[in-house]
Amino acid sequence: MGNPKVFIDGEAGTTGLQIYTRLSQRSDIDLISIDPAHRKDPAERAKLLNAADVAILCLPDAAAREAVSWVTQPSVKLLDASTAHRTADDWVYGFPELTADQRSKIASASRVSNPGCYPTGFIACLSPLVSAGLIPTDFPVTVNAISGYSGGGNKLIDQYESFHAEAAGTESIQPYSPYGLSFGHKHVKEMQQYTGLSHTPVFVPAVGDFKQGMVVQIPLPLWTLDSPPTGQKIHDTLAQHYQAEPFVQVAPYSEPSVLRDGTFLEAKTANQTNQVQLFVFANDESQEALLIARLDNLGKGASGAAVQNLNIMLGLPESAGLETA
Ligand SMILES: NC(=O)C1=CN([C@@H]2O[C@H](COP(=O)(O)OP(=O)(O)OC[C@H]3O[C@@H](n4cnc5c(N)ncnc54)[C@H](OP(=O)(O)O)[C@@H]3O)[C@@H](O)[C@H]2O)C=CC1
Ligand SMILES: CC(=O)N[C@@H](CCC(=O)OP(=O)(O)O)C(=O)O
Repeated sequence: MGNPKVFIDGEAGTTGLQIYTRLSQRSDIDLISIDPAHRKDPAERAKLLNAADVAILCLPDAAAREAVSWVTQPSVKLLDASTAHRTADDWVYGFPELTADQRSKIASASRVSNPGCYPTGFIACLSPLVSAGLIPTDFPVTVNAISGYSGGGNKLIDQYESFHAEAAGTESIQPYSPYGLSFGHKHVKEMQQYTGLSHTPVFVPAVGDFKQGMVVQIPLPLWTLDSPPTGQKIHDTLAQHYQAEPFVQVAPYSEPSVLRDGTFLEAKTANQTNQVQLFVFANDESQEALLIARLDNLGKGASGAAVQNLNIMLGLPESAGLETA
């Protein structure tokens, strides 16, 4: 038996290209590539989708749905990086660290959805705490986050790069811009579903004037609870849950040395890795806490997670092609 064949539909996009780069260096996978002149040709894409062992969809949602409808070969497994199937019942959510049996569900699935970048940080922080009963399911959760502009794909990258060209030598670049201000961002359903919350969180994303990197912050007003957990308890619950996980790190509790100058939590420190780094800061006297996840939106937030899921789906070593910390 030869190597498994993998086709990336959307190979020229931001996520597709990063997956391609990671996989092209591997000798245990054969990549099937589309002729760039035909990259949007339905017949050519359908042919390659059905010729793969696993096809990875790195497309806008509508194009991903269409691609799925073209797969007629039952042996083809699909891994979708878009939002299209993340909350669908007949797809398995590709966050292996979610629960003890999620990895084996991914391994045996023929349809796997790759998590969103912001939801990866959010779910990593909150899901174990809700499962352990430390945060009640009806807690009114808010989440503030900032992403590098590559989170918006090629269009936002081009937009920021033209801002940079126009603004050269002036002060006119906007460093921090909240968006999604009409609510109902495409990620909130996914955030709710995989944490078990009874309501969607209030999600305030922002884009920053840096290409890559992401920080997801969840403030917890613990004084609203009858028996608030201590910061240490929150930390230890997360540390225990992720103890054996190579791609989720829980930083030491309220540790200033993880901050620049003991003060600033930087957004880009996890870049070029498949790591999501979790931080717990708390004050037991005032009964408030802050959970923070830091990740590379294009790493564990997209292409790194896709390679990790692909490895699991193909029965290859999970860390193949990925650096562990
Ligand atoms: N960027 C990020 O941080 C993350 C992105 N994702 C998800 O990954 C998916 C891809 O996003 P991203 O890589 O950022 O976006 P990009 O816009 O950078 O890439 C999308 C690619 O798909 C191509 N494409 C669009 N429509 C079709 C079509 N009908 N047939 C074939 N190719 C098509 C685009 O070509 P063209 O540009 O010519 O239209 C482009 O090359 C999205 O669903 C996004 O939600 C997931 C996690 C994080
Ligand atoms: C900065 C920016 O625009 N970010 C995108 C999120 C990235 C993305 O496309 O979402 P997935 O991670 O689910 O694929 C947004 O808010 O729509």
